[in-house]
Amino acid sequence: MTSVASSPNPSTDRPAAGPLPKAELHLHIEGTLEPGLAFALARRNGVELPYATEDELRRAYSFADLQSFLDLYYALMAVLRTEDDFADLAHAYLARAKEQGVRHAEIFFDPQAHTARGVAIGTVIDGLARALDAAEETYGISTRLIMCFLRDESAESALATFEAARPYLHRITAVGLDSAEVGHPPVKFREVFALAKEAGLKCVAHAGEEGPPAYVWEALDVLGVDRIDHGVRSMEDERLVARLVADQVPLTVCPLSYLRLRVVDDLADHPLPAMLDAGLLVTVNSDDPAYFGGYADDNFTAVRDALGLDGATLRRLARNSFRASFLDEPTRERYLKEIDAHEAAAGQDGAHGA
Ligand code: HPA
Ligand SMILES: [Zn+2]
Repeated sequence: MTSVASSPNPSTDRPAAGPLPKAELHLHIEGTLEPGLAFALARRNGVELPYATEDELRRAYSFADLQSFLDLYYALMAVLRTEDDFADLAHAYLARAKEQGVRHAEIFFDPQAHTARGVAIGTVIDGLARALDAAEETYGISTRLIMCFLRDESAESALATFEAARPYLHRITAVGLDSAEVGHPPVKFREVFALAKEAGLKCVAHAGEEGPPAYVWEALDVLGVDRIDHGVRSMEDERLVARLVADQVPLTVCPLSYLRLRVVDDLADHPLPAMLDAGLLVTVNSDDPAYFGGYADDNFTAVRDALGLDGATLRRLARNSFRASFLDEPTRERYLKEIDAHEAAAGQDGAHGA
């Protein structure tokens, strides 16, 4: 991928602009485990995978719904055992993210999915932090960590996880809520989110992915979240849309995830344009890119092609990503200026990607 002003664009004789600078705000680090790395880590750790080859594993990436994806997502985590494994996983993601124009990444991890297998929470956080500490210098990407609680586990388990993470809270910017949504409303986690707030952390939650708009209301009013992850089903509730617009609550939408989890059969049916028209602060993200067929810029390209979004709309989505981030104001402004520079370098509406 070219960088700004690095090589001429034959169609315009202007410098090629490369992918739009963007922030990735909805990215599960465990969902970046590519088959090649899964097999390499399995060999390194003596873990037997129930697939003979990378191709055979890739063929298993055909999902009917969220649960069928989660089953494979948790099973493959068996290869993640040591601090080095978590560092290698994060390095692999950051290298790909750089190629996709990601300038800032707020990264989810699922500690309970590892502690349940006997991997200490410190192993997970120290491994990830080692890669993230090098991210700015090695990849030019600023990062934050978001610790998610698995909502299909108990409230007590979330509380125990938060207490186990206390020595590492200086590494963590926010807490989140993920995994199987339906039947596990946000209110179940009222207590642990209150503790996180007391400790000065930001709060986000998956809501309105498969669950109803009522879960989005609860995430806002009971948990007091700063962002909603997915939130697409909010569109079923006019009053909720009005609230999200009035408060400019960011929604981290993941188009390829929606397609691969069969919420829509065709990306052309994705409600992203209606969400933008409604005035929602929408961002585009990759969720679990190794499983859903694309990283950050792949998602931008997919919605551009399927929904006919023009360059101005893509830049609006990229600007939203920085506005919705937990960055400090000067850094946010610096990144927003990079989008202005990208627009000037692209020099034409619709120029996007390499
Ligand atoms: O898309 C998701 N939804 C809920 N939980 C998850 N955990 C990883 N990815 C997801
Ligand atoms: Zn997610």
